[in-house]
Amino acid sequence: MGSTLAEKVWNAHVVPSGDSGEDLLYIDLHLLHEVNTPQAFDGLRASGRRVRRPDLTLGTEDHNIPTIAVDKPIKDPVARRQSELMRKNCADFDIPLLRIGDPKQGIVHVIGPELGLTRPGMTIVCCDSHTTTQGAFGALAFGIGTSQVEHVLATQTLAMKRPRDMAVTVNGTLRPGVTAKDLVLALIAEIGTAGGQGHIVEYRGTAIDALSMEGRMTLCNMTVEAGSRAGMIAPDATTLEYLATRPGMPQGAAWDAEAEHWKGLRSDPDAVFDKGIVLDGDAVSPFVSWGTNPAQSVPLNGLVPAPDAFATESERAAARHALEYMALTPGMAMRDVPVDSVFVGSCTNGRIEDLRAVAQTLDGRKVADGVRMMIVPGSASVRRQAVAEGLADVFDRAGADFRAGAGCSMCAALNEDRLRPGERAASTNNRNFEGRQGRGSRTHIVSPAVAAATAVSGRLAAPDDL
Ligand SMILES: CC(C)[C@H](C(=O)O)[C@@H](O)C(=O)O
Ligand code: SF4
Repeated sequence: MGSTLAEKVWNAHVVPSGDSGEDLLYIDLHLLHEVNTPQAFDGLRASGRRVRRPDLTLGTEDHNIPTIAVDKPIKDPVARRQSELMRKNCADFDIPLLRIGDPKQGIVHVIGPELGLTRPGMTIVCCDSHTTTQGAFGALAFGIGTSQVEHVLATQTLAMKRPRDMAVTVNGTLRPGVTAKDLVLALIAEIGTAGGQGHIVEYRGTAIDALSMEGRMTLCNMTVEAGSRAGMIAPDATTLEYLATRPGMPQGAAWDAEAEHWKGLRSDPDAVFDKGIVLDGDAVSPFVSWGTNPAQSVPLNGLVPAPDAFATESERAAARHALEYMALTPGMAMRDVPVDSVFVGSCTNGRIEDLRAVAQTLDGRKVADGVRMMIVPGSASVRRQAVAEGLADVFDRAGADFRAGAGCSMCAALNEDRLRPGERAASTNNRNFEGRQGRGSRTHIVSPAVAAATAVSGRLAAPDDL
C-alpha cells in the first residue's frame, strides 16, 4: 500500500523515542507572534531552559499592532504591553523578531511563504490555528497551543499522534469570478465545521492544480475552519515557480536537486485515505456566509435559509440563534443584504493577488455613500508591491482606506480596528463568530472580488452585478 503526502512528510520527521503511543516530530520551522507566547517563555525561564534552535525560530508582530502610525510608539496600553513582552522574550532568547516598521514584518502566515522560509516537505508550527495556510506548499503546517510552543522552543520537537488522512478532490474548473475563497466556503458548508476533525486534508484534482499559490494558501488557511488539523497540496510547477522568486533559495545544481526532491512529494497512486469527498469545481459559485460560523454559508445567488430547512434540531437552533444575531430574515436574497463596512485583509486574503482583485473591481468606481472600506495589507512587502503596481492609487481614488501598516487588524479586532456593535461587514477574513470583529459585530465572510463589488454597491454583490 502506498503512502499519502502527509504520511511521507510525517515519517521523514519522526525522531526515535520511547514507545509512548505518540510520535516525536522534528520541527523545521517555528513561527511566533505576540499572542499565546508569553507563558511559553515564562515556562522556559522557570525551568532554566534555553531555546534549542533560535535559527529555526522567527517572531513577528501582527495581532495587536496598529495599522496606522506604524512609525510611532504603540498607543493602546494592552497592545503596547504585548509587543514589549514579545520584544523582551525574543531578545532574551536570541530569536529574530520582525517588529512593526520592519520591511519584512507582516501576518505570520503571510511572511513565511513570502520570505522563502516555507518550503515543501517541511514541518512548520506556530501558536496560531491558521498556520495551516502554509500547507499550500506541501509542508505539514499546523497550529499548536502554548504548552506545545514551550516544548518546541526547548527541544525543537513535538509529541503527537498522526492524524488521519482525508482527500478533498475538486474536479473540473472553477468558473471565471469564482475563487479559492468561494470553494472553501462551499466545502465547509458541505462538510461542516467538524467535517475534517482529526484529519489532515489533502486537496487534489484539476481545479486545485489550476489555483495560484495565493489561492492555495486561502484554501489551506480555511481548512482549519472545518476542524481539520492541516491542509496540504502536493508541490507542482506552480509551487516551484513561486518558490524560485523567493529569497534564499538554492541556486544552480542545488536548486535542481531540491526541485527534483520537492516534485516527488506527492501521495502514491495507491495511497489510501481514511475519508474522502469529491466536489465539482464547475458547480461552485461565489459564496457568502449568512450566520455565525463559516459553515453557515450559501451561494451569493441564494437566500437566507429558514431554520426549519435544517436536518437536525441542533442545526435548527443554531440557525435561529445566528439569524437573530445577524438580524436577517429567512427568505431574504443574500444580494439584498446591505452592509455598513467592508474589510479586505487577513492571512486568508491579504496577499497581493487579493489586492489586485479588489483593485480590478474598484478601478474607476467609488465606495458607496455611507459604506466604509478598509484594506489592510497582509505584510509590509504586500503594501510596497501594491503601491508599486498602482493599486494604492486605485484604492485612494475609490475612497477606500488603505492602511499604512500590515497586520491582522479587523480580522480579529485585537487592535483598535473594529466594527461597532450592530455594524455589518463584508469581510475577507475567515471567522464570523459573535463578536469576532468587535462586540456585537456582524460578519459576512466573502472573497476579495465580492468584497470590492459589495463596497461599490452597498449590498452583497459580485463584480458581474455592477
Ligand atoms: C490569536 C490567535 C491565537 C488566533 C488563532 O489561533 O487563530 C487568531 O489568529 C485567530 O485567527 O483567531
Ligand atoms: S489575520 Fe486573522 S485569522 Fe489570520 S492570524 Fe491574524 S487574527 Fe488569525
